[in-house]
Amino acid sequence: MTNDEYEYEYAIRADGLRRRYAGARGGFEAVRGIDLAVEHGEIFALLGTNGAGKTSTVELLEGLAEPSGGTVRVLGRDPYRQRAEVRPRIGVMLQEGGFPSDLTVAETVRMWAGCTTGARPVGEALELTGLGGRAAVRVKQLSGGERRRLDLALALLGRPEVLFLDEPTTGLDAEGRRETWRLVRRLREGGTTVLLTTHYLEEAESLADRLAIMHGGRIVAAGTPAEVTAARPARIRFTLPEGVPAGRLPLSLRAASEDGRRVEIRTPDLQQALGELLFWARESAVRLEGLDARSASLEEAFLDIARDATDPRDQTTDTFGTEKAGV
Ligand SMILES: Nc1ncnc2c1ncn2[C@@H]1O[C@H](COP(=O)(O)OP(=O)(O)OP(=O)(O)O)[C@@H](O)[C@H]1O
Repeated sequence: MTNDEYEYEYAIRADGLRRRYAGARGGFEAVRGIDLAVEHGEIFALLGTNGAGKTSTVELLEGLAEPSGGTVRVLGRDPYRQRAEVRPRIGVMLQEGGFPSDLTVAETVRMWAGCTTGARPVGEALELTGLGGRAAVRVKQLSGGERRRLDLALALLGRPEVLFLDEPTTGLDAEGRRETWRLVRRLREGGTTVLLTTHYLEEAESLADRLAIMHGGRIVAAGTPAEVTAARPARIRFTLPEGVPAGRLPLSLRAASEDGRRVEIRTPDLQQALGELLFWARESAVRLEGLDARSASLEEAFLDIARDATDPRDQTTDTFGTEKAGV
């Protein structure tokens, strides 16, 4: 098996990827050694705190910028150096698509179709993105959400094998967001690989087969949504009756935090801890008010990461990236 064949096993593959922006004192390294392997036909979400380096990474994967270190392969090719081969096979939806706003929606799509090999019919692209009824409207008159959908229509015009979506649902209302999710799932069913960045954890949880959370230019957690949350402790909350101090709880359940009578227990084994708690409560004839037990959500996992996070600009910008993010 040659290197290219090996890398073509994955739709997208990055190894030790780095991106440094030029500037004073050696510039700023926004991407600090990222490894990614996205399978064909998978929806992969890149999450992160603001300034984590998502867009900087996606631009490298799209071939819009040259890495300062490491390698990228998209469909087995280098998207920067072999751009002519890769570009016709990928679709790119940037955070802000810039196109002439005096044209109508249909004219805009037609213009792009003219520069795209094997483009979908204009009507099909508009129907797919729910813009069928807006074909004759000038782009400048579209709402922010409709512009996002137009960006998406342009990105999928060439029936891409790999689709890059940078915050595809920012500015959409709840229904618009769900429509976009349905469309992305349909594209996956048709075999398209989708890599998206998002600020909406619900979006990643509901859409992504796998995801990676970035912070400070590194991937600090990765896996299926279930795997990423499984590594986080579950939480039990309740209020003890007056006159029952938290110190009376069994040793294994001593509260992680306690605020008067309100108690929060964090545990890696929710079933066991909850069983012990309920057994103790029955034996001690204690009523647990407002009892609430839940597994960690992706949102909690993310917030934990953000909480532990320090400002990446405060960290050393060493090229070797030896410092560890706090996760
Ligand atoms: N052209 C540039 N020159 C210098 N620094 C840059 C440049 N573009 C981005 N950065 C810095 O690189 C870091 C990562 O930015 P990037 O836009 O990739 O993050 P992001 O995760 O996409 O953020 P957001 O969620 O806010 O869009 C930030 O600290 C940003 O200020």
